[in-house]
Amino acid sequence: MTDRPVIIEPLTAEAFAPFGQVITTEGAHHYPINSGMTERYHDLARIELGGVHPRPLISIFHGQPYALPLALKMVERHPLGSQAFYPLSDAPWLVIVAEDQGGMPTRLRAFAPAAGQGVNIAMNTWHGVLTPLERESRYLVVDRGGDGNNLEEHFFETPIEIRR
Ligand SMILES: NC(=O)N[C@@H](O)C(=O)O
Ligand code: NI
Repeated sequence: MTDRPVIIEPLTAEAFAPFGQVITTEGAHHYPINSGMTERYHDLARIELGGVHPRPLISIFHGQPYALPLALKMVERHPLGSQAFYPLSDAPWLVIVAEDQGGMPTRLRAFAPAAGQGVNIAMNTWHGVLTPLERESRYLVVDRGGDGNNLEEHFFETPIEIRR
């Protein structure tokens, strides 16, 4: 794990592809429904539900803001399912993820979603917890419920700086 600061980068589908999907209407397959009164942006991310008696959960996270530069103390992952976050406001936030090598987080990436972007973090992908910036904000979260432990945490020996 590096001790160099992690520089925040824009969120793009390509850059995020190793970690999951970007949830956005941009470039999405869409079609009119309800006699043309509604446009459906269809099937935007791959929800993964593993383990025993899995079921999808819909929750709302009301997050407190973090200051930058951020001293990241830990990352976590959900071995039994994906976890999607879609913002319910236009507050800035960060999506922090890490590559994995032999079950340990390695290279960290910090993404700044643009307005209208959410993420679906793929099953068993290391990530920082929800990280709003500047002000409290709410996010619709779709993740996995069911039997078994769906949370694995990794604490760094020394915090890792994340900054613009
Ligand atoms: N633990 C929990 O529900 N939230 C975290 O998984 C997170 O990614 O914020
Ligand atoms: Ni999580």
